[in-house]
Amino acid sequence: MTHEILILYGSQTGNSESAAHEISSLLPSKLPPLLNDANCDVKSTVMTLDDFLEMHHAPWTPIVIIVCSSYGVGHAPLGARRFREVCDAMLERHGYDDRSSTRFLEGVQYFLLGLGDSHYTTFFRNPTVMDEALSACGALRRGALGKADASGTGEEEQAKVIERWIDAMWGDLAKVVNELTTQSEGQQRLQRAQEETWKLCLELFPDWRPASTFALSSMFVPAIMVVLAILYHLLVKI
Ligand SMILES: Cc1cc2nc3c(=O)[nH]c(=O)nc-3n(C[C@H](O)[C@H](O)[C@H](O)COP(=O)(O)O)c2cc1C
Repeated sequence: MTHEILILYGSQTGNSESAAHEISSLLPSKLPPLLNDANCDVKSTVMTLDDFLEMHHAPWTPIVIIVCSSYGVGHAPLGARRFREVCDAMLERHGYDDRSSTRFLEGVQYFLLGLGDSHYTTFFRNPTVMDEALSACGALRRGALGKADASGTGEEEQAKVIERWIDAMWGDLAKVVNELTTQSEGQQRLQRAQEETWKLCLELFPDWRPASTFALSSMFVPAIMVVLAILYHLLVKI
């Protein structure tokens, strides 16, 4: 069995991005020895949070690792702006509402490593909003919320906090992967999570298209070209 794990990041100056790639490069050596099933294979894909939303066909996975900083005045950094808009909308509509219909992200489990700088009054605002929005909609955070402060010193230096968080994550991640192998209803829940998120994207972003439309439109141009080529061929023969 192969487990796909998405590693998603938003990063203005590259710190979160390099942490995301580090997690991905360590994954094949760190995770398999901790899994119950020796034949279990793990694969990861790294992309920005916005690419995940905008590459509508990106496959959803039950485990997501998110690494993201704060930028501007508690805003999202590059690669996470649309994702943050989706999070704001989730909180506005579903925050603190416990009805099961609003918990459409049930079945999604996430790890979150946030980066920020405590010199800012809006310290850690963006990762906090993401964490609150995802859990308000039913996603389950696993492991500790990573809080890597660019102004941290000594043992709290940002790079050290990032390394410690990554080191501590493998055990929790293995636990989640081991649990998943015994669950079967996961696929249905993931599909619902994806569909409801797409509905939100359609409302929020006028240029956004769901996967089927995207696939159709991307097939439309080549199909027209093939028809034109056949017509041209026929006309030349006449
Ligand atoms: C212009 C600017 C604005 C920032 N705004 C915030 C902020 O509002 N809150 C916060 O916690 N950190 C803020 N930071 C700090 C960054 O989040 C921190 O430097 C982080 O390590 C950057 O990670 P990245 O390279 O992945 O974007 C800001 C940094 C800069 C340069």
